[in-house]
Amino acid sequence: MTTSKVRAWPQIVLTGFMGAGKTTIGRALAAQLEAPLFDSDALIEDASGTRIGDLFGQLGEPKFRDLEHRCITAVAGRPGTILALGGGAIVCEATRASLRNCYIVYLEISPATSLRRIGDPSSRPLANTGELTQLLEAREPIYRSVAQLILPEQDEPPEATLSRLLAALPPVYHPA
Ligand SMILES: Nc1ncnc2c1ncn2[C@@H]1O[C@H](COP(=O)(O)OP(=O)(O)OP(=O)(O)O)[C@@H](O)[C@H]1O
Ligand SMILES: O=C(O)C1=C[C@@H](O)[C@@H](O)[C@H](O)C1
Ligand SMILES: [Mg+2]
Repeated sequence: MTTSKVRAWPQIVLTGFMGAGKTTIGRALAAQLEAPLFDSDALIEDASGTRIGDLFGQLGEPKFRDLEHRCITAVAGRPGTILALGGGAIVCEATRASLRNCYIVYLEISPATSLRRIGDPSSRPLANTGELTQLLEAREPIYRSVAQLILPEQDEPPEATLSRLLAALPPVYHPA
């Protein structure tokens, strides 16, 4: 007889600034927990048929946030899954409300590391403004206020960050 895995744990949501590693760590975590991954930027690109870098400019931020909210709400709260957010998704109050039953992890990152990791800023429109530090300072209290778990930045490869995250997750996320 085969037994199917019961996926009762609350959805893990990764939030944090651009380049914090939400997508990278989300993929690795999904592989480790053998769980489906949603990435809100990818969902938006699929829904619109347009790259984020172009879409942001075409729509402007308010309309982009509306679309982002709809894409996130469609998958928010699904037990046993992982959701990597876009860096600014959490600034939208309605999006925060959609995530109220999730386990939210804030991946911290400094402005300097963010800039270094982003590399080509054309894919992240807001990285072009030259006001990265102010933007991060403005968002920091929001990231912090929604998070059940805050993972401080360390100079390490993604595999090491994944290990720290796995060790810090509550027992419900640990395989029996
Ligand atoms: N410890 C680490 N954790 C995560 N990513 C790391 C780490 N060290 C280096 N990186 C690199 O930093 C980059 C993180 O980019 P990633 O797209 O995952 O960020 P993001 O948080 O999803 O950004 P965005 O908000 O734009 O979606 C990747 O190129 C990854 O290889
Ligand atoms: O920090 C932000 O506001 C953004 C981050 C990216 O993930 C994308 O969602 C988009 O470039 C906006
Ligand atoms: Mg990402």
